[in-house]
Amino acid sequence: MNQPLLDAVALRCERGGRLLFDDLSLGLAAGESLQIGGVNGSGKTSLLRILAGLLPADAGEVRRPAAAELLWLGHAPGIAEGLTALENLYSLANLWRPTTPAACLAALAALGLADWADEPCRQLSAGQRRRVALARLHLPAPPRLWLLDEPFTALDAASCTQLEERLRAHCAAGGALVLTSHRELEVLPEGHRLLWLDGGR
Ligand SMILES: Nc1ncnc2c1ncn2[C@@H]1O[C@H](COP(=O)(O)OP(=O)(O)OP(=O)(O)O)[C@@H](O)[C@H]1O
Repeated sequence: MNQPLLDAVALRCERGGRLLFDDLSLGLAAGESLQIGGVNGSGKTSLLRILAGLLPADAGEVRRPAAAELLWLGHAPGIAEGLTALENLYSLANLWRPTTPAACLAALAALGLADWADEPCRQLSAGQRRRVALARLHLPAPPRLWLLDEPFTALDAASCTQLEERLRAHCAAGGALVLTSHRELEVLPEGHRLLWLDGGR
């Protein structure tokens, strides 16, 4: 049996007096991916934050095996404007594992950002900042479980395709991921599932 990396049982979430979801259970094993869809305000980000342990559920439980390190990518790219692209990636990457500047530079180069590595991020476009944040996905030995909130935001078509390919490769290598997105993925990882949030139903 595939190793479970995430197990959520009977989750309930109310925000601002509205029920977003109730009795929601899901599991994710190595190699699997789950896309959370739904209209604006349906609770996609809330669910992802609960799965990441960043927001308490009103009921239910989220279990992650201790060995399953987590990579969180929020809706905003979380980039410090005063730091360079390389400094940003280096500090983000070292949150979960000691990483070298050379590895960070190679990850930036993989996303076409080599020439921007030493530029302060305030001088980068929205899409370039997003790519700096996404460069974490291209570092060696990343965490096995990825939780990604609208990772395609601000990306051009080629960057979207590259990200889809990276997601598929991660799952093929035994990782797992949950992402929120309005996008219909073209390069589906094997075992990809869609969860549609629909007003607490
Ligand atoms: N900090 C908060 N306090 C109270 N209510 C909140 C808070 N954050 C979000 N909400 C409410 O929770 C609901 C779900 O928000 P959430 O961000 O999870 O939706 P979403 O599906 O990710 O939306 P979008 O597609 O617009 O990103 C919304 O009605 C929103 O107003």
